[in-house]
Amino acid sequence: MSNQPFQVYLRIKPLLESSTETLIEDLNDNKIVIRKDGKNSKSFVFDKIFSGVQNNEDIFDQSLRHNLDHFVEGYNTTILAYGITGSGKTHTIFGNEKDEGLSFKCINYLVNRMKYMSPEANVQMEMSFIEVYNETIRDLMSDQPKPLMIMQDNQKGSYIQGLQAIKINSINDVKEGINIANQNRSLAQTIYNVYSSRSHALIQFNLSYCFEGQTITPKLFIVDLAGSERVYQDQKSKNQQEGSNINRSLLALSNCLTILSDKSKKNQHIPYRNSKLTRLLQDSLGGNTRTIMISCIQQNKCQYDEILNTLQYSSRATQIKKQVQKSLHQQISEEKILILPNITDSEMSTKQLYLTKIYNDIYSNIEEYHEINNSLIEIQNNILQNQYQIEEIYSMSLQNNQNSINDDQMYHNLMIAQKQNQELEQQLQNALKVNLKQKQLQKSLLLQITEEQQQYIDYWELKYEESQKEIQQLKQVLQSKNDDIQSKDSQIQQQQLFLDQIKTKNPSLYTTNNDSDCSYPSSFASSTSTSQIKKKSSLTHLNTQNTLSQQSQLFDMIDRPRFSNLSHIKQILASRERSPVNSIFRQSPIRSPLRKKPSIRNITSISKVEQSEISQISSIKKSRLINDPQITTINLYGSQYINLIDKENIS
Ligand SMILES: Nc1ncnc2c1ncn2[C@@H]1O[C@H](COP(=O)(O)OP(=O)(O)OP(=O)(O)O)[C@@H](O)[C@H]1O
Repeated sequence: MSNQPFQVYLRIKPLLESSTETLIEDLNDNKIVIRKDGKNSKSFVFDKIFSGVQNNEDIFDQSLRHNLDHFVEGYNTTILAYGITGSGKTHTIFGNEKDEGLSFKCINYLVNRMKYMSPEANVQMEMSFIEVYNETIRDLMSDQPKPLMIMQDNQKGSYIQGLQAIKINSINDVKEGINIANQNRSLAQTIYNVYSSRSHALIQFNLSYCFEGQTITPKLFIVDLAGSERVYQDQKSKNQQEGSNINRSLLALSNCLTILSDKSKKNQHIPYRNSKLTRLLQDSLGGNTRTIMISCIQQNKCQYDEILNTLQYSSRATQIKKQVQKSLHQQISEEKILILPNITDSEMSTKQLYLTKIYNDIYSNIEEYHEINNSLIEIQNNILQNQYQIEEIYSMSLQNNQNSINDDQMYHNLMIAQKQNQELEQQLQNALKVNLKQKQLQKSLLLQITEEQQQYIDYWELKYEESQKEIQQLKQVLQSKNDDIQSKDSQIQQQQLFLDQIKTKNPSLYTTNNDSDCSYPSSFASSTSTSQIKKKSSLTHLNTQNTLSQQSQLFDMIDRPRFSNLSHIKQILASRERSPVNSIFRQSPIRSPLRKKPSIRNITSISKVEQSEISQISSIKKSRLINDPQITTINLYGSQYINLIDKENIS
């Protein structure tokens, strides 16, 4: 027992003549193998296969009963009988005196279920019966079967305008309704020369009840389809396929089934609107409906090709996958409410969905518009035909002027034809009104979409402006940084120049010409902080007896970024060998330039040469240097080293 939303069952008609040969090679509960002489065996799998021995009761029990329980819970349900002429579709749906058909069994079951529902549920069930023939929908419950149109409504969804429905309280109401429909069907057949194998019969049951504050409104369609062999015939002859309306519906149905069942065509448009039948069954095939397809086949070898076609189509339908939800009355209105908040990135996907929905709405409206136009042409043709009929009757009545009985009959026919003409004209007027409404709706939808797109454009324009501003600001920052770099470069050049000048004037103050530290005065060498550099350089300059203005100028220059950037100095000197002196005195890892010239910086030379220099330092500096210098010496590798440590900077 399958519980899938799309179930396909196979019913095999028993061989009624014992002389005929069966094409079934193998058969079990859900697999059938058929074979024709000279051809390979072909096997097909279905949800369940009913062989010739099982009757309608068995089929109802095993394929429909559980689905009807779902229907009562609120799921739209459609039962389709599919197959070639004479395969047993009508027998399955309507049955006979000995074997009651599935439609009666379903209603019987539902009516019994209704009895057990509480009065508060306010259960109501209605039944309609329509026929689709040659792309015309006729209401078989009406005394005067006339063409009807499918309309679209925001609240109701798609519906058949002017379709009559009878209330059902008992199974007798159903039997009576179906009798009326069958009588009207046979009347229509005589008038329009329809054969059952070329028309589709659809019974629609609308159930409605209240449950937990919600109105549940599921629909049940029971469909006896026209003989499917027409499809294959039409497919064989392309001219016929395009031009003929004999069974455009079935061709459209098989096209829809093909797309729905093909995973690779998942996003492809499904042409439900290509026929009245597929439009009516749109929800049953791909939409929010549980669908039970009962494919009927004969088993005569002589019908191999047609049976094979039915099996292929039906087994393809087993591939249809869909999800269904309960049919609540509020669902339609909820779907319509789509608010447009301000656009943000995270909401883009919602926007895309909304746009897709609008496009789909427009698409379906355009299709509907064409459909209404086709209906208009159809009605106009009917009016014309009636006009001819009236003229014909009138000319005949003139010819048979003498015959009063004929006259009366002719007059009567004339009146009927005129009345029909008037009704058709009325329908034409209505259709024109609907057409106009559709046009207006399309226009408003197009305006809506333009508005939506404008919002997107505005949003991105705003974003663009903001980005432009940001770029501008960044450019300005970049420019100022470049200017800064340029000014610092020029300062460095000036410093370099100035230091070169000093170096040229006082070469003795610099440790060595080969050392890359030559640009620094010797007393800088073991200092790492800017202030140390500053102070020691001042000492050096005092030693060279420069003027005070020159000293201050030098202070200014040395205080410039090149020297203030400690990491820059470290970077230049990092690769150098770590001075043992510095290691010991825990100073910066700068190799002391003194090492290169131990003779200049040994303790003896300090006492002799530098002592006199120190004596020339201004009184403040002097006191600081004399009273509070820390002069430390160390003997390493046979040389005396001196290191001047300024306490202020060490702390
Ligand atoms: N399972 C069955 N057991 C016995 N008789 C059957 C069975 N199926 C069909 N028949 C008989 O076969 C004949 C043709 O069946 P039916 O009218 O149901 O075919 P159909 O597919 O509806 O054809 P059409 O498309 O012309 O309406 C009928 O006389 C019917 O009683």
